[in-house]
Amino acid sequence: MTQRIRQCVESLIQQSLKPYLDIPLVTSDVIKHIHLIDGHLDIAIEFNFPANDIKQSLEETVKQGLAERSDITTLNIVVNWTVPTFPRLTQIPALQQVKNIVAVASGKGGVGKSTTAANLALALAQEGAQVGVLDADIYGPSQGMMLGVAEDARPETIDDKYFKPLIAHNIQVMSMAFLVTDKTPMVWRGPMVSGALQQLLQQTLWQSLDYLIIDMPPGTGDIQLTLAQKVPVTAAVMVTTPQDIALLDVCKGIEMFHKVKVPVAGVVENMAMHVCSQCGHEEPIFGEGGGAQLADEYHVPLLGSLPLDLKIRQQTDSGKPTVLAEPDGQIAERYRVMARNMAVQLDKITESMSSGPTISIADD
Ligand SMILES: Nc1ncnc2c1ncn2[C@@H]1O[C@H](COP(=O)(O)OP(=O)(O)OP(=O)(O)O)[C@@H](O)[C@H]1O
Repeated sequence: MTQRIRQCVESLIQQSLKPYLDIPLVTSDVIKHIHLIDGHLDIAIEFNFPANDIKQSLEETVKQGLAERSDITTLNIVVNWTVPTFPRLTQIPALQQVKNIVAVASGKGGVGKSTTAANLALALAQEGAQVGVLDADIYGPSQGMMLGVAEDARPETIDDKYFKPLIAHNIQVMSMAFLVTDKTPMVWRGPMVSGALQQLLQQTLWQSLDYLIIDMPPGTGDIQLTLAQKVPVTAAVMVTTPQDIALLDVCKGIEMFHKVKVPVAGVVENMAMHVCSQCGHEEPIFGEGGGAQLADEYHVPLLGSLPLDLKIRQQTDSGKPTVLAEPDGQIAERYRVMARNMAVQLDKITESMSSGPTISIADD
């Protein structure tokens, strides 16, 4: 009997997850226990990604789905989530207060990497995770501005050695831009960049982070390679626009991360479709399907596809990214689905890393 109820709960979970997630989950893995004793059904479900939104709707869906069953008189369902520290292939020591580091990178500049990183961080935080952002884009640090940090805000120093990250919209933020002023411009050279960023990463007092999102400098040169080699990154997310040239550059990015044993969690296609603010007409002005094709070629999922929309620019550039400015809108939902896809994918890629090759011997 419990077996039949279990199957029913599994399909209710599938049904409930559909609007929230594109990447399929093995539902049997998330059911921690399911017991039916004397008509009382006890169910415990646990996700390994932040799932506050899912939690509420899933509890409702399961309760409604089982309401008609005569063999269940009372039902207790608990849906929880905890983000674990996912394994890495590299031997770089982990940061004590940071469970997982996700590098948001792009093959070339101006594709919307920082916008994606800011909305990704906010979407994860909205789902309940503890999130930090490190702006490593030293050539055009924009996270402070995008996350609405006051221009003159400076991190507090502790013992002349550590920085307390600034807090913006419930996110811990650190950027080289907080430490220099317009009057002290810096001429960055490769070794300086990676040295300074490593220091910034290690000397910031991050507090119990589930995810630290690093907004990487654009491109795939020596600086990016050194960063990827020296920072304990769990996975990378590649942001691209659908033009051929941007896609070509993103291939180089994926290959770079492969070279330094950092798995790529997926690709985000930005400015995929232009939606006319006057008539709503949709036009793929930078081409169509490029992100999906690329994801297919490199066997990485397409985590999300965002439109080219004036509102995204206006909201993000004024310090209140779309996920915050219009949380109930379609675009914010796209960002949240992208964030959940990424979070689920961290488990999938690290699982496939640890499984290794298997040998099977067939019977004749
Ligand atoms: N989907 C979008 N629709 C409209 N405008 C966007 C979109 N994504 C990003 N933008 C805007 O495009 C500009 C560049 O975006 P962003 O700074 O995120 O790009 P980037 O790839 O990080 O650039 P850089 O190479 O300078 O680091 C910003 O003004 C941003 O608001």
